[in-house]
Amino acid sequence: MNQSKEQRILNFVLQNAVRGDPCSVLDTIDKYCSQKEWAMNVGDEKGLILDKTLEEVNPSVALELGTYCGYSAVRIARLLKPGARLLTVEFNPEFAAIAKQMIEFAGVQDKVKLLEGPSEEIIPQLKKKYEVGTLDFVFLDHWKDRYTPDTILLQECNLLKKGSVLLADNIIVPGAPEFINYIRNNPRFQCTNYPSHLEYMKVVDAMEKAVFLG
Ligand SMILES: Nc1ncnc2c1ncn2[C@@H]1O[C@H](/C=C/CNC(=O)c2cc([N+](=O)[O-])cc(O)c2O)[C@@H](O)[C@H]1O
Ligand SMILES: [Mg+2]
Repeated sequence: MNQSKEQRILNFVLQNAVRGDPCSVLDTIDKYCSQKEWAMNVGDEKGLILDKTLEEVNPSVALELGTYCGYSAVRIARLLKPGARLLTVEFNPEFAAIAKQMIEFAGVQDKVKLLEGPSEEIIPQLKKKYEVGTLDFVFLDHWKDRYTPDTILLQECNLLKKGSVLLADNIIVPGAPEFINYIRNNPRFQCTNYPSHLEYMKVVDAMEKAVFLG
């Protein structure tokens, strides 16, 4: 049975990147996905916006929704201060298995906890089962129609505090219109838009930052 694209990406990393070096893992994925097979990693251009936001927030506890192959989990984890942790949620078992290997190869496994299951089930478990108090940073990059319900769920579960930062990928492509409508019209969030381009393409995309005002 032939391999999946995600398995091919992982194999290319295992054969070409430097074990324990997160930057080489990111560069290798970007090389493969720009030259061989496109894949929905946040990529190097929007990745810089993610980096800058993380450096601003310097989170102790970060959450990612939609691990996929683990590119942004590695990208986030490489910037976390000692003792800080990333919880990343993925409900596709094949992608979760690939991401786990990607995270371990990059050497960031001590900072990352991969939670397998749907975000709508995992989010309500974060406080009790995963000992989360509140979240300093949330990266939304899963199905775009889940951005709004999961943002509401995060508030209902008291996981956001004054200053918590949400960063959402793909505001233009594939687009998250109902999320933009929700978050920009919600007085409890201060929003900033960051124009960019779709990963590995000349297509316009954007990220949206939303700071929870408490
Ligand atoms: N509720 C949930 N709980 C847990 N995991 C979940 C989930 N919903 C989706 N996922 C996982 O998150 C990833 C989906 C990403 C959707 N991105 C996209 O569809 C996407 C598409 C393009 N594009 O088409 O150009 C570009 C991009 O940057 C994109 O992120 C997949 O790994 C999927 O299994
Ligand atoms: Mg995305």
